[in-house]
Amino acid sequence: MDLTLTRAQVRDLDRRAVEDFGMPGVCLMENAGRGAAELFTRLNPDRLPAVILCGPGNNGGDGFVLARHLDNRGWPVVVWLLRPEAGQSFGFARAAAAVDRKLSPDCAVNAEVWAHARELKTNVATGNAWKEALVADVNAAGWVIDALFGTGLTRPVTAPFDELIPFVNASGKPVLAVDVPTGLDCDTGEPLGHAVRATHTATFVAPKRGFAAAAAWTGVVHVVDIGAPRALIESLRGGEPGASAPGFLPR
Ligand SMILES: NC(=O)C1=CN([C@@H]2O[C@H](COP(=O)(O)OP(=O)(O)OC[C@H]3O[C@@H](n4cnc5c(N)ncnc54)[C@H](O)[C@@H]3O)[C@@H](O)[C@H]2O)[C@H](O)CC1
Ligand SMILES: [K+]
Repeated sequence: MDLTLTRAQVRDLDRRAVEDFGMPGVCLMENAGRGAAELFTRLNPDRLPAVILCGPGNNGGDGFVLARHLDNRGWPVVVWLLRPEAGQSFGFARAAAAVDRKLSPDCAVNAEVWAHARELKTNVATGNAWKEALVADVNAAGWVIDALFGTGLTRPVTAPFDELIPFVNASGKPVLAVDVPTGLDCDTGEPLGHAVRATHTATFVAPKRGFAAAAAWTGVVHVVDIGAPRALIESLRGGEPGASAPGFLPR
């Protein structure tokens, strides 16, 4: 049977990649974002402009890597960092002024690289002016890339995502979801609250357990290899290292 992954297995894979195999999370993130960028260049050969919406966790970090690789290849991108209006802080600070302590460490690394290289638009500023700017960017775009939340989401999104997601869904733009459409419970395939309706989903390592029941949210699912050691992935499957593993190879 082809491999599918639960939220717990993804967490385990992340942890063991670092602790047991010595592979830093930021390397997995680089492969994830680069792989998703390669997919996107095939989905959008006409180079229509894309708005990339990045959240504060590692899903957002993938979005910043993706943005960098698209930009390097000449694809036009506009990048937004959206942070919760209240609540969670990851307690980690980076040097760039545009990036603050409310980001996961690996997201902060890649947000900082992007902020040094190109414009980073955010909702950090007070007031609602950013909303108008974001709406204009999405309306002018050919695609939206959803890197807001992935497998880490376990509760309904709060502001500003509860407003942003219905807007993206109503925009009529094709959407590429990074790993998981934001707002979808990756284990059950049910929306946790508001959820992005994607046209395509670039999912990492293997489809998530809930995807079988969630085609209306995921659109076409593409599996992207993130370079995690084969022995590690095989151990999630419960098989022997070296056995064939069609579920995680890139298509
Ligand atoms: N092994 C892999 O497959 C890899 C996956 N990568 C990517 O990492 C995400 C998972 O990242 P994580 O940091 O665990 O979680 P999320 O980014 O999905 O969510 C962040 C975190 O934030 C909470 N939260 C903050 N604000 C809100 C809010 N307003 N409403 C609701 N929730 C909020 C949320 O609950 C989460 O805890 C995975 O999907 C992949 O994209 C790695 O990049 C590579 C390895
Ligand atoms: K996402």
